[in-house]
Amino acid sequence: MHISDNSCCCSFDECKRTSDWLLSQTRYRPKIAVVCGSGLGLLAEYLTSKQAFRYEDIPNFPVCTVSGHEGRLVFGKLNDKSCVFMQGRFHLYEGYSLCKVTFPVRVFKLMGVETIIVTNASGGLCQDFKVGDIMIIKDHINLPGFAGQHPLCGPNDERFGVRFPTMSDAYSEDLRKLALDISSELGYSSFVHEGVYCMVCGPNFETVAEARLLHKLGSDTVDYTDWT
Ligand SMILES: O=P(O)(O)O[C@@H]1C[C@H](O)[C@@H](CO)O1
Ligand code: HPA
Repeated sequence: MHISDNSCCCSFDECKRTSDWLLSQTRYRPKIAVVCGSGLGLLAEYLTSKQAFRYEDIPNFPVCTVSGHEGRLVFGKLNDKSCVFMQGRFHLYEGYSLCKVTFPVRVFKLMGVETIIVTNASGGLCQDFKVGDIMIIKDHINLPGFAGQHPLCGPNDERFGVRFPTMSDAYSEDLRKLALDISSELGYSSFVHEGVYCMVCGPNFETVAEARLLHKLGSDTVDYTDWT
């Protein structure tokens, strides 16, 4: 079968249009992006000299439909480093295609971002975790990906990356170590862990049997997101 439909909403040209628009509107050239999960938008308040854009004002950008996701892209400085924060993300269960869900990540790449920090409010599966604990993701299980729901399905544009990306080191070992070292210095080790994150589609929370299964498969947390 020859797939000729290349009209994906996150084609290189579409992403470039959004990236060029943002670069024309801000003097910031961030190398670091932070995606704020549910209820975590306040993280962006740590930025100084902020410049914010509402998602609905950014060409091609999806809009947030879930509470706890404000829907703003905030540029600014953190310890003198230019950063961009997403105050709100997009989920498959909102009805967005995975192409749209991951659209901001492609835009960030075209803007020059090199490091992305994703945060989310996920469900704990590991018996040792307590509500409110923090888990640093060391690896993930992309469950919908096993069933063909994968953001990299479709024609591959090498300008974004290779057709068959390696995933054995998806989460930077250096950054994970840094996060754990700083947690230890701050005396936070009792509630900061490392673990495996499992993506599911949502929007229902898992049944008890599903949660048990995901834990047996090796997941420590479960959530509906971290495609972004
Ligand atoms: O965006 P995140 O992953 O933080 O949001 C999670 C998933 C659902 O949107 C919501 C459910 O509580 O939190
Ligand atoms: N399951 C999936 N996603 C979630 C959960 C959960 O228990 N809690 C927050 N996001």
